[in-house]
Amino acid sequence: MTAQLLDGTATAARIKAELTERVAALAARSVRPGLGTLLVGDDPGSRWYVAGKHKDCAEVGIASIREDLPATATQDEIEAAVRRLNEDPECTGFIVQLPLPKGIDTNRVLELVDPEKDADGLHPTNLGRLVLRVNEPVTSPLPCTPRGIIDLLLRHDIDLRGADVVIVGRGVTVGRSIGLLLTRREINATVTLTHTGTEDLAEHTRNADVVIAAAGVPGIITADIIKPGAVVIDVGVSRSTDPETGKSRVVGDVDPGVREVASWVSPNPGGVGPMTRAMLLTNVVETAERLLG
Ligand SMILES: Nc1nc2c(c(=O)[nH]1)N[C@@H](CN(C=O)c1ccc(C(=O)N[C@@H](CCC(=O)O)C(=O)O)cc1)CN2
Repeated sequence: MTAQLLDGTATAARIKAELTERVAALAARSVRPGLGTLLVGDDPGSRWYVAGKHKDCAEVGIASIREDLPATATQDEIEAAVRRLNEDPECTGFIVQLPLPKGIDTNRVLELVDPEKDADGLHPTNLGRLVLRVNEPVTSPLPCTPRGIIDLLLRHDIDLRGADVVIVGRGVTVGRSIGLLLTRREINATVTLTHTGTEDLAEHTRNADVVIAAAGVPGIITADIIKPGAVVIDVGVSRSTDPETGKSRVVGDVDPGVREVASWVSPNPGGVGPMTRAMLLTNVVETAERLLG
């Protein structure tokens, strides 16, 4: 068996086309969504991600607001920038690019974000709403990577109802938060969250219909621990140098051999990353739509 690919780049392009129409409909009612970014420091990766977010905004017609601070910015200066974005009427949603420099209390910064403007969907209030509202529709921003993974699966007609899903990695942006979405009543998956304290990872993954790998350990998911026909999502982002070109490249958690046993695999790059970006835009557009009631 050779797995089919869950093409995040093509799916994200379709979502952006849909969002362009929604942004035009908002413009007709005199509302323009605006994404704010707060970038602290000069890490090349973070600069590149933020530049990508603004490029995406320009593509769909969302306004861009930037707060760029030097790596020497203090906790107070960063918190003041969050307050400016909270108060800026042009900014309908914003993100704080992570990670923040060492010595900064990240949780204190994130908790200052107005939950109604939380474009990443990771504010404690918004995660709390997901915990509390299992049966009712959730109208607050959802975490982008989990939402992107589920959208990628549903848009490829992969039925998650009743599926046994094993998540590898307990980080907040993916591992801990995706279970909150997968166990909602309209999806009804059964979720197992594994982590570095799990004694026998293979025992869990071998029985899973869907494996979501977000451990950040290159190649941790190998073909011998995957059930034939399973769906495998690769969220891991590690970097290595390509021996041929000498350039830095992304290496995922999923070993290439998995494609010989799985039914569907998300490539990495080109799978979950572009979907995360598309869901950020979706959160910003939805927040602006909510402003209209
Ligand atoms: N506030 C946030 N900070 C960070 C997040 C986040 O969601 N919110 N996630 C990551 C970085 N990130 C977005 O900020 C991000 C990472 C990767 C991609 C992506 O599309 N990657 C490409 C590959 C790119 C490459 O080759 O280097 C892909 O998967 O195809 C998008 C967004 C940490 N910080």
